[in-house]
Amino acid sequence: MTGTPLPSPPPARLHLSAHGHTLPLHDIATTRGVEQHHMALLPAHALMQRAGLAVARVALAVAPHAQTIWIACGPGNNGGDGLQAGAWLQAQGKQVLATLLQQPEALPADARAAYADAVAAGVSFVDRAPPLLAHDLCIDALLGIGASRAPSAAMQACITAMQQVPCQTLAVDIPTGLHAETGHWLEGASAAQCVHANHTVTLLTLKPGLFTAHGRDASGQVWFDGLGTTASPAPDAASATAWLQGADFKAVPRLPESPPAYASHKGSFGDVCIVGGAPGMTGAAWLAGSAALHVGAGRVYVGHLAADAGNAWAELMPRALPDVAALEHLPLTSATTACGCGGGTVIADFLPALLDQCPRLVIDADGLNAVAADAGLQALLRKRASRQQWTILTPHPLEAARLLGLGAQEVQTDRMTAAAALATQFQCMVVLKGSGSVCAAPALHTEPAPASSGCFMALAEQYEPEPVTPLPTVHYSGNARLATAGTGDVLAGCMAACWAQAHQANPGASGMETALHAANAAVQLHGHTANIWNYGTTLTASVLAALLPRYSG
Ligand SMILES: NC(=O)C1=CN([C@@H]2O[C@H](COP(=O)(O)OP(=O)(O)OC[C@H]3O[C@@H](n4cnc5c(N)ncnc54)[C@H](O)[C@@H]3O)[C@@H](O)[C@H]2O)[C@@H](O)CC1
Ligand SMILES: Nc1ncnc2c1ncn2[C@@H]1O[C@H](COP(=O)(O)OP(=O)(O)O)[C@@H](O)[C@H]1O
Ligand SMILES: [K+]
Repeated sequence: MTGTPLPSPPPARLHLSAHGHTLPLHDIATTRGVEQHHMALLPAHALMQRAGLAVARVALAVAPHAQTIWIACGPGNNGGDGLQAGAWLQAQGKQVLATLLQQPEALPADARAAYADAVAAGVSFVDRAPPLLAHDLCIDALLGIGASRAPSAAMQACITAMQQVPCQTLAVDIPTGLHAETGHWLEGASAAQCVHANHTVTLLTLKPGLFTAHGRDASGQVWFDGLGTTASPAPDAASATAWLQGADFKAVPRLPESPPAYASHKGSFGDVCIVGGAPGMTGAAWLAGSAALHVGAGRVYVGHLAADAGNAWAELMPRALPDVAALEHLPLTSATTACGCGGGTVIADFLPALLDQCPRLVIDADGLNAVAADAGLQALLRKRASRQQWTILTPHPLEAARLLGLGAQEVQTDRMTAAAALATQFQCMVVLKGSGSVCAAPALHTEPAPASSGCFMALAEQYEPEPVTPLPTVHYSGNARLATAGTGDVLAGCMAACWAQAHQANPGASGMETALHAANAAVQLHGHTANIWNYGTTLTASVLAALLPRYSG
């Protein structure tokens, strides 16, 4: 094979930072199904040959000047992908050195064939990482979706070596040590037992774990290769287990392609009320109000719980809330409300009225803590959906943990499950914040057919559709520039403003679907603003609020 040019045409590839659309994510079981289906359609070993080729192509793209390439190969088919890539790369004139953590005869059949290809191509086998230079490359083919436990000692030695090499690391399918579905470390493992790759080329499907929790840090730049599989079942929307909302916010929500109608007035863009800002935390309410203003809400009222809250923005309408009765000074029954930003413990007194009156309510921060601590508030919250009142909860992991009665670490261990559990428990939209924010919805009940006569009523009852739970969305936008105080308050205000405008534009739309749209749109606007911020300076929450683009959806 030495010197053989790589075959063309290339399989479909995707470099995710350049891609902004909503993409399907697939769990391990679905990925296995896709793999089995295509293996059955292709000649023996063909799928792994394609996988090896895909890895080799990305290796050549990201490290074109590498002379030595070290490939750490595990005992399964992930190792086989690495061996097959090694065969291709050796054929391109690279010096490929592989460490294989399995007796060749004990490898699975495809990987055994890949080993034979690697030997035939002239790949050398070594016990440990060779000396590497900065422009060389290291490939992590230790574990893929078959990872089932913390890495063994021999594997750990390779992982540690990969953490110390002076060159880039390319992970095959998923960085070893990361769980493909949750983005958390493998059970019983820690950051020290995970490869931190510069690039990951993921095969057949995009895995959710690459994009949330530790996934973004461990995976680096993600590349996708579908291995030329087009026949059904393609790794498509129908078999997706979650969505990845891409980084480019032109995808969702829509950019304001045309200016508002000339005859618009401030009532055309929805009213937002903020309720929060207890003593010592007044800034939180102003930040939420400022965000709502900048995202384009028509009128923004800030109900502040502190006696002397000042006024950060002339455009915001302050209303002092010395007691619950003062809520009558806010248009709660028509506006969209965000509550809890800097709410302190006093927000608990206001929540029964807010839960009762607000048709659209975002509950954030201390509002969530109050609900977590009070079974009565939880009961009121749960009732809202049945009364056609809609709620979005915006917990960070600790707030989510309090609501679920878990530890924050348990929430982070499986963020998608935690978000979905909260959505079901409280019949709310849930945005679990943090790296790779997760938006989860409860089951959506479609309207039953109108029942006119006895006969039709019987049919309608018989065929009433099953409630459908939308797939969770993992957000690709956003980064650690958001890890500063107050950015969560900004998100809450932004979300209320998106929701107010979405409702104003289409008041007849299903309440939960509008909530779902608003939650995703707000996370996208917020994350996008952080993505385009200059790394050199701190993105404060006030600046973030003022930079948020206008919503148009
Ligand atoms: N068969 C094929 O043709 C294809 C395979 N693919 C690759 O195959 C991978 C899945 O292969 P496998 O199912 O063999 O799984 P893996 O190769 O991910 O790992 C399974 C093997 O690792 C061992 N193992 C698991 N956890 C371990 C630990 N902590 N320490 C040491 N050993 C551990 C298991 O006992 C088993 O031998 C995918 O991630 C992908 O890279 C894909 O490229 C598609 C094509
Ligand atoms: N490392 C990160 N990557 C992506 N987003 C982040 C990161 N850190 C924080 N964020 C985002 O910033 C916001 C912080 O919210 P929160 O924790 O409630 O902060 P605060 O209470 O100070 O306002 C959330 O939207 C969260 O998703
Ligand atoms: K790997």
